[in-house]
Amino acid sequence: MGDERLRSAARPEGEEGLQYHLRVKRGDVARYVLLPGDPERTDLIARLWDEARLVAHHREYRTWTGRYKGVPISVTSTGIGSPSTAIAVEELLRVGAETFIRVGTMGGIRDDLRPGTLVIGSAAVRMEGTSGQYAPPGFPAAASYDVVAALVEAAETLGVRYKVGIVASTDSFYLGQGRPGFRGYMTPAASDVIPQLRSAGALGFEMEASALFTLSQLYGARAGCVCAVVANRVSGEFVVNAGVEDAARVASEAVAILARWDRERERRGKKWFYPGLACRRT
Ligand SMILES: O=P(O)(O)O[C@H]1O[C@H](CO)[C@@H](O)[C@H]1O
Ligand SMILES: O=c1cc[nH]c(=O)[nH]1
Repeated sequence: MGDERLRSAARPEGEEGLQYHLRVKRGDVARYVLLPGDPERTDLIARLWDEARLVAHHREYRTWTGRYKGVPISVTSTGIGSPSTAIAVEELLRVGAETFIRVGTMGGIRDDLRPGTLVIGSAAVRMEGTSGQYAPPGFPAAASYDVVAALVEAAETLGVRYKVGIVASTDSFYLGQGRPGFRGYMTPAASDVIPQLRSAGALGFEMEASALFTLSQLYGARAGCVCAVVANRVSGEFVVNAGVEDAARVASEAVAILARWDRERERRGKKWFYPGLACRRT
């Protein structure tokens, strides 16, 4: 994109609709897009597919597009946090993405969430500021039920340990998730956040799902997330990358399952997925 003059400040796109941050244009990405936070994880994910090509890499946004089990699929890293995730979702939607699955890591706050377990998010607590710049306070950051179902089916098919439930998306990794800051700096709110969310039954913390779910609901896109529990805030364990490859496999498999359901739904002229649609082969 170099130092070119863009069409307008309100809609910063380059030639052929090249998106300002992601540097992708129509034709570069598939309808189904996986969204890890870590750019390096896009390479791990792309290696699981039948074919993949690196499409773009600018700032924290690294994008591969390929095919998995015959289904066109893409992966774009979002970077850490909801602000950069919202930019990724906005720009991916503009170039034809329709379904998003976050492939993340998270910190569990329940005794039974050992490192390596996967969490499939059904909804997210909006503890970040980005979604508040899009929707009113009570608006639900809810995953799409068919994406959740496809992730559960994928986890069962792959025989991995998983739980389904609510994740809490924070703006800060330290204080926001009840960790002491530099020199042990703490606040009453930070001391209270883990007990409060444990009482509410949330499964743990990460930093992007609620922005992804809020924007997807607003824009009529579909979204889900599968996060590898790398830390347990009750036991104090932290196992770097525990379950990340499982999460990547489950998300890729879920796209193949969802694509199959989508084809069957379209064949029958149905707008909404229902379990029976996936069973009978009439
Ligand atoms: O591993 P990723 O996908 O980045 O997800 C988690 O890891 C980061 C914090 O370590 C945050 O982005 C959090 O959401
Ligand atoms: O504890 C954790 C681990 C990964 N990501 C988070 O946001 N928190």
